[in-house]
Amino acid sequence: MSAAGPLLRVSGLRASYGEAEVLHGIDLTVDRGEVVAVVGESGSGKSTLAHATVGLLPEGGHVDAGRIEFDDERIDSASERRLSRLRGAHIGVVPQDPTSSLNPVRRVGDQVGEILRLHGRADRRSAALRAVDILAEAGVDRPDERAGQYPGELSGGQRQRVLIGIALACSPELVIADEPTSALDVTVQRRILDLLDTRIAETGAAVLFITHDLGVAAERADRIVVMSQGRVVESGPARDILTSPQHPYTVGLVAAAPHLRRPRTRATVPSDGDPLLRDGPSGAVLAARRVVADRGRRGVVRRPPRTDRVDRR
Ligand SMILES: Nc1ncnc2c1ncn2[C@@H]1O[C@H](COP(=O)(O)OP(=O)(O)OP(=O)(O)O)[C@@H](O)[C@H]1O
Repeated sequence: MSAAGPLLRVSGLRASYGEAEVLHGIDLTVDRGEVVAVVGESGSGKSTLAHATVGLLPEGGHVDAGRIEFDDERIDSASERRLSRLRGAHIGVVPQDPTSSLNPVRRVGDQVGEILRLHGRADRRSAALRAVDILAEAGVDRPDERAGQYPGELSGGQRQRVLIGIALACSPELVIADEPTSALDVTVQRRILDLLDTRIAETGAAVLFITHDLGVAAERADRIVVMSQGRVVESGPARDILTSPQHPYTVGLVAAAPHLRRPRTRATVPSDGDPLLRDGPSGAVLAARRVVADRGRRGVVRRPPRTDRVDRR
């Protein structure tokens, strides 16, 4: 795989369900190591964008025009075989609903191990052992025991941890997370988002993060893409979107979240911290991000600068 250009480039994407067009020409990029949040109201087309990007539109959904390139490979015209190789190995998908996304009649450990075997990362015996490690990395409690259980024996939060483990099992370059906590209790949501942040920082993966919550986007993303009615109306660094929104729709979104308008400052600020991020993820998450940034400086994991200002419309 090559290293030129953005990791993901979506250009002029149009998609429909039946006759009804719901994406009217989307342009979007995600750089290597970058966290991009797509924000917008319900029905604006965020999930359709996420699903279309990886060839997972539900029945009746189809891409009508545009290009999708992943790591300089055109994937909108790729075969299903090629797409399923990419998904899992190079693009990890964290779905919205942890209940319907796991097979209820297969043990959790087998489902985690399967992805490793499917992508040639482990044989049957080592897959079982590695599955327990993956569950532990995803913060699943008592991972040894959980591996032998069925999804129905786990709480929603634990199931979502399993799915994050599966999405990241093969160290994908890109993770697509479609409202990964929307089906969970609010008390669990933050812990799951922190876990996702930490694992992503540890692996250096880029993320396309779908959320209707501007607060979540502000805390977690380097860049925010604002969608309304099937169009991108504005995009740019998270800080710029919050402090100087340009499009009336974004102005409305920011106004509806007044606590985001004036980032607080704290005495105990990490020297390279971003005030919006400082008030968001836990210290552990920020520490993990800094480790990745340091590794990047040493050339182990590259993380792009977070100061770009693009596509403001
Ligand atoms: N399977 C489907 N069949 C037909 N129409 C659909 C289907 N899924 C979504 N739509 C329609 O496509 C439009 C965009 O929906 P989409 O789910 O992509 O938006 P969204 O921004 O992700 O919303 P939400 O936050 O509620 O999930 C909506 O008008 C929706 O009703």
